[in-house]
Amino acid sequence: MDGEAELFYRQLPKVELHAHLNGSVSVRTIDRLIGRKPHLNIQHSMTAIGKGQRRTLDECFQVFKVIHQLVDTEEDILMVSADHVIREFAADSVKYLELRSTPREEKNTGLTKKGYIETVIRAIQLCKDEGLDIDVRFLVAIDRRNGTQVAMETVALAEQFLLSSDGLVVGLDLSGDPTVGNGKALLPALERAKNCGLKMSLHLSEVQSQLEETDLLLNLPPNRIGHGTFLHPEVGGSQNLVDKVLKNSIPLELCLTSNVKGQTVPSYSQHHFKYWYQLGHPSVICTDDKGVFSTDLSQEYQLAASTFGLSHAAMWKLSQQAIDCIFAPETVKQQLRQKWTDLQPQLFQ
Ligand SMILES: CNc1ncnc2c1ncn2[C@@H]1O[C@H](COP(=O)(O)O)[C@@H](O)[C@H]1O
Ligand SMILES: [Zn+2]
Repeated sequence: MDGEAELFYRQLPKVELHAHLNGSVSVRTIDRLIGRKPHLNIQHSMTAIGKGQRRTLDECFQVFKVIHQLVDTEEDILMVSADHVIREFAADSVKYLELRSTPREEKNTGLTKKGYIETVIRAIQLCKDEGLDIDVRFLVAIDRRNGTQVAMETVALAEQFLLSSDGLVVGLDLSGDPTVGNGKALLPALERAKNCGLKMSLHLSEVQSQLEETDLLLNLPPNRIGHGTFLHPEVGGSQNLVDKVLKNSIPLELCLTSNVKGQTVPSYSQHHFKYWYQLGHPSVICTDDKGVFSTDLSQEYQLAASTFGLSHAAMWKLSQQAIDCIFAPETVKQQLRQKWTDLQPQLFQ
């Protein structure tokens, strides 16, 4: 869509549950970063996929490498998170945000994984202290490419912060190039995460032919699924997988533009949102990487509505039901439900 969403969607209070920090860096922020590091010789065309453009998933992962070069100090992470990403989501009427990011170590700048997580937490705390109208939580991400050992270390770190971050770290994400690495090898780490009370959102069936891995990971079961593009039989998944998702009522995080621009879904109208929505299954519209895919959550809501012919009232319900799927505790859900109730008359006057 690459434009401005209509006022209704911009004002609609929203919940964002699937946003990778470094994929959410907007053009404006990239400008700032390029200004700080001109020697890297990075152009905008290398960090975002514009209107009508598509890339292979593999090319999308090259983009993250470029952004990682631009964001490689604690100062960068703080600026990107506090001054830009969180603020942009808040300006888009996102009232609750779960940010996820892969802790990175950078030998050149002295960045450590622990320092990485601490910095994101500091950014969230800064926005909170400022009174920004958005509740932000953090999911520590495991990059599936890095294998068993790193996954285990990441879980240990996440566990530490689950206990010490004043409720800001709520869980774990499993992401990274889905065509690389093996989910089975990560099971012990994920089981440990589950046992220590970390909530889990797993990128699952993002590409075709991962039936065995998906089946194994669904047995955990995860608390939410990212994408789940190839779960259902019509696209090479299976009824068995669908039944597992339905039986455990595992919400799906669905990212329309990301899937179309990354070419795992051929067109908006063929997006699996339709399949799950028609089943009445909890489906949450998300952005994935609003910077890389040049979108925002308002546009994604509007896109879903226009593609599938859904009314404002239906979209309101969808945004409200997303509250049920958040990882923060019940008290937070109640506060959010109250916020939605308070805002409703304004939107439907
Ligand atoms: C497009 N679909 C996707 N599928 C799988 N993983 C993805 C992704 N989009 C982003 N990431 C994951 O998020 C990282 C960037 O943010 P952070 O550095 O962690 O903040 C990527 O390197 C990848 O591991
Ligand atoms: Zn993702």
